Amino acid sequence: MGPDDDGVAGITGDRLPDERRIEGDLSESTNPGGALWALASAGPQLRESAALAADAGLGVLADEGRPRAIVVAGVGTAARTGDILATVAGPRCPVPVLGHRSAGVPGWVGAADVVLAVSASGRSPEALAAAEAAARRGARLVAIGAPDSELQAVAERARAPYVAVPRRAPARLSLWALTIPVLLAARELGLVHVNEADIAETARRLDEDAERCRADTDAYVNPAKALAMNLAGSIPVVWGSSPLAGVAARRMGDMLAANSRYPVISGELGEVGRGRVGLLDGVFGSLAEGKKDIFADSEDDELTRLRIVLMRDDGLDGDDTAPKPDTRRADAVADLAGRRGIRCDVIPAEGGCALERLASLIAVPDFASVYLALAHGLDPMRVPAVSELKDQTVGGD
Ligand SMILES: O=P(O)(O)OC[C@H]1O[C@@H](O)[C@@H](O)[C@@H](O)[C@@H]1O
Repeated sequence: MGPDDDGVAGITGDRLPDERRIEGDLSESTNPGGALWALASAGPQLRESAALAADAGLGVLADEGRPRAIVVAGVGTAARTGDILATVAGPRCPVPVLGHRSAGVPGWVGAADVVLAVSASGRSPEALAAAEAAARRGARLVAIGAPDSELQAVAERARAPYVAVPRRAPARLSLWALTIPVLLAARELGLVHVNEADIAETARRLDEDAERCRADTDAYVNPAKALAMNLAGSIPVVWGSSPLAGVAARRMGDMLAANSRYPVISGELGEVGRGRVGLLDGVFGSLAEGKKDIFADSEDDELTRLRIVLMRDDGLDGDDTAPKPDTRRADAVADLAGRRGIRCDVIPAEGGCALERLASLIAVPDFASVYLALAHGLDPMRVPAVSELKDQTVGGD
């Protein structure tokens, strides 16, 4: 059951998933340790990053008071930190929080604004150009990325605070290390309520989830292995029932695409409920499921089917800072899927603050994306298409 080593463009792996590859001793799998180890360090990453941010002099941000807007500039995982900031700041945030995913900054950015330039490697052209543009326009700047990088040099030239986040793994496995400085910069500006207890509880939850998702536990007790095998061979459709759950859903899409190489549809239920829910009635939905009966021939078994993952956030009891999520929509979608024979995994948000609730939706799917890669004999740490694209555009990682 070794991975097919006759792959195209140096890619190895099997089209069909094999659960045995993620059972018990993983030593036969492709590079099992790296990605699982990086994910298991999410809690320590978060604590370390909070300590680094505390020493980075972010306090200067507060000197000039509340900004007109806050722009989070970066791409890929770095850009997700902006989505996280927007959802943790919530709908009552007094200033706009904008993610900016292309080079430079929007034309209106000026001295009244704050720019957070984020890049795990400290060398993405988008984040570098954003930091340079912010400094040129006199905006307050904070940069977050690898130590001794080009981004650090830009920040130093601009005399802007720099949070040097150690680079021990690919960007997508460093989400928490990149996110915490973004949140703490926004806290200095009075835009988010994230206190030390919230950070400690979130880190503790990430530790506990890492323990539940350990490589040496079997699928019946390991929620990530179980989720990976539920998704195996399907087209995952990941829908979040609130803005916060929508961020987690899109993160799951990132991880399934890069680690497991699965096409994913992801988004927030309030939006997708208006049109994309039609997928349930389509070729990969009820039309595929309708074929499934006891007399089904092997051709029907081969049909690719949707698999719904519902990230369910019913909101925090007693929280009057955000509208209560519409739980009826989540119930209705689960019911619609059930009536069409489309299987659905539900992941509930847990925890007492937005950050912890987000972590509770992200941790297990992150691990599942790695187990799904391993079940196909794919190396989740090595994504040739990503590195080749970088080679052909920015000259390497
Ligand atoms: O965070 P930096 O290093 O700027 O990378 C930004 C993004 O680049 C892409 O090419 C991928 O590698 C992503 O996983 C990554 O998040």
